[in-house]
Amino acid sequence: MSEPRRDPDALIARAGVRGNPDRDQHFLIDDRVLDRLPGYLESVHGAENGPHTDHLLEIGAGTGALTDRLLAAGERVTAVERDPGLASFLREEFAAEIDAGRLSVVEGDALDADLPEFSASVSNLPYGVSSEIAFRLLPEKRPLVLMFQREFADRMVAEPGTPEYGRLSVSAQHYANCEVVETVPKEAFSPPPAVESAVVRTTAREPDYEVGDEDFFLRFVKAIFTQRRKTIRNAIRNTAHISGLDDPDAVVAAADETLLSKRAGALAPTDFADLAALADDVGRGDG
Ligand SMILES: C[S@@+](CC[C@H](N)C(=O)[O-])C[C@H]1O[C@@H](n2cnc3c(N)ncnc32)[C@H](O)[C@@H]1O
Repeated sequence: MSEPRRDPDALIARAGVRGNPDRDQHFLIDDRVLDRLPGYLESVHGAENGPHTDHLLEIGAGTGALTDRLLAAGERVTAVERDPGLASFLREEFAAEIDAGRLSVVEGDALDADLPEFSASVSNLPYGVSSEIAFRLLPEKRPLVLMFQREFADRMVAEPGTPEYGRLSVSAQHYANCEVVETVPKEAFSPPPAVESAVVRTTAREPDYEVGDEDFFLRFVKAIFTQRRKTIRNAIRNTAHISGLDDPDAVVAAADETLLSKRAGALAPTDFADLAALADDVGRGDG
């Protein structure tokens, strides 16, 4: 039997805060959701790889309700929090865990703070910067369990041919397999956000293709999706100024005809990777 964890409402009361939506502060108060979150790390990783709980990273620790669950699930936790008042509360509330070397509180902006090497991240993200944070974490190729706005989560996991599928889906799925493991109602938070939320679990992909220059790949995907109603042939030609291609015609001449006649929404992430690698090869100058 695991020990009862800190009560989320009591943490909010002890911190003496209300949660400021203008600062992306929506604290999770539903114990069942809080208790489930670390568990999502376990089910995807067999004994061989372990549940990756040696060093858990939490972005946006707030009053520490999730931090508390991560400390129960993992060996060590690093909690990043931008709000100085909350960071100082976390240092007081978790003084024993900090003294024991099990918790580090990093006070700062997760977008530019130095992040430690971590074995996995479980975070209820600040929604205003969730995309930037996700794309800071995804290239680290560690398992992630991240709470997003539902609409963002749906786009992240979307499959080709669906209305939600787009640049976000291709870029995220380039790094990892992404799945929604739970949707979370507004009432699970205090104060409640305007929209529903969803938890996405990502599992780093074994690279089964080469993309060459990764920055170019991401720029190419962005460029093609600005013309999602055009065929790939036309989109490649029309967006060279965004993708940075010097010779889009050479790419069109060398690419597979079936891909060229499709539209962006129908291409799988691996198709984008193949096209970007080809474009990198034949469509860019020597620089
Ligand atoms: C949605 S709340 C989650 C709080 C807590 N983890 C929970 O589940 O109750 C997001 C937290 O991220 C913090 N935050 C907002 N922007 C941040 C940033 N750029 N870097 C780090 N923390 C940030 C907010 O102060 C807030 O505490």
